[in-house]
Amino acid sequence: MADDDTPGSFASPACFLHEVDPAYSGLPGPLDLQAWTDVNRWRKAERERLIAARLEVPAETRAGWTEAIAAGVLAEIGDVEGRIVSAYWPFRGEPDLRPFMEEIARRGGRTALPVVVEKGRPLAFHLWQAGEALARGVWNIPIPAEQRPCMPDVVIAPVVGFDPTCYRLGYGGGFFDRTLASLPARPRVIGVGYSAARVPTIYPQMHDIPMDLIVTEAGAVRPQADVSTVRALT
Ligand SMILES: Nc1nc2c(c(=O)[nH]1)N(C=O)[C@@H](CNc1ccc(C(=O)N[C@@H](CCC(=O)O)C(=O)O)cc1)CN2
Ligand SMILES: Nc1ncnc2c1ncn2[C@@H]1O[C@H](COP(=O)(O)OP(=O)(O)OP(=O)(O)O)[C@@H](O)[C@H]1O
Repeated sequence: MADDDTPGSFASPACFLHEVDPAYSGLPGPLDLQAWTDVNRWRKAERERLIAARLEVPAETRAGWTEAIAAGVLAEIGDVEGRIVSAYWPFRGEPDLRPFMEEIARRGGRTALPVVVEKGRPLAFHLWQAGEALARGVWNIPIPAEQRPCMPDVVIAPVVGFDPTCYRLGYGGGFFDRTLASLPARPRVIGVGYSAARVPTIYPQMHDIPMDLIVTEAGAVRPQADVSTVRALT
């Protein structure tokens, strides 16, 4: 076959993905890839900074903030009779909401803990209340010993960082984003953290799902209306 007979491209390429807008395919394109690498690097450094900063705050100070956070969340969720609220087993200086879980049970609600089933997979939620047995899960995170899967009405997600549009920075496993994307019905999702965890933006990506609100010791943060929306309304 002569050289000039060689087609420049195939009439029917095996894969059209290179012609599709990267945003449509859900995959990062070449330009996005660089941006995503930069965002990941920034997120990693920011996580370390924010976790170190909160661990430097004396435990008693954090405990005081936590009481305010628990009261704020209780006020937000209102009547919990017959509802399931998922919280978490605290680590790395997160607000300790275990007393809050007891309060939910006193008010007639049920409580649950998130369970890492496997890295890269959505979380499961299992019923658990104070006094019940725990087992060691992935990364040694305590999980309910007895498996009682449930679908929470309210999910409390601890934040490492958050921004004014209620996007959450976590520990980098992508667990809450994956979980919220996979649930058949979206629960109410409340981020909790200290106000010092606020950053101007977490550089939200396609996979990031914002919280419905974030409760800190200084009050609740709701997603601010986009500036263009405000302009359109005025
Ligand atoms: N208290 C609490 N429980 C929780 C969460 C949480 O944020 N807080 N989670 C919310 O999602 C899930 C656990 N998420 C986690 C995500 C990453 C790591 C972690 O240690 N990551 C390693 C890196 C691991 C890797 O790269 O493979 C690290 O940070 O060093 C731990 C927990 C479920 N339980
Ligand atoms: N719905 C999803 N499907 C596939 N991958 C996802 C999804 N959500 C997140 N990820 C991936 O998970 C990784 C970590 O995401 P991200 O930086 O948002 O974690 P995080 O929210 O801080 O972590 P966590 O929720 O575990 O505390 C990213 O590589 C991201 O692409």
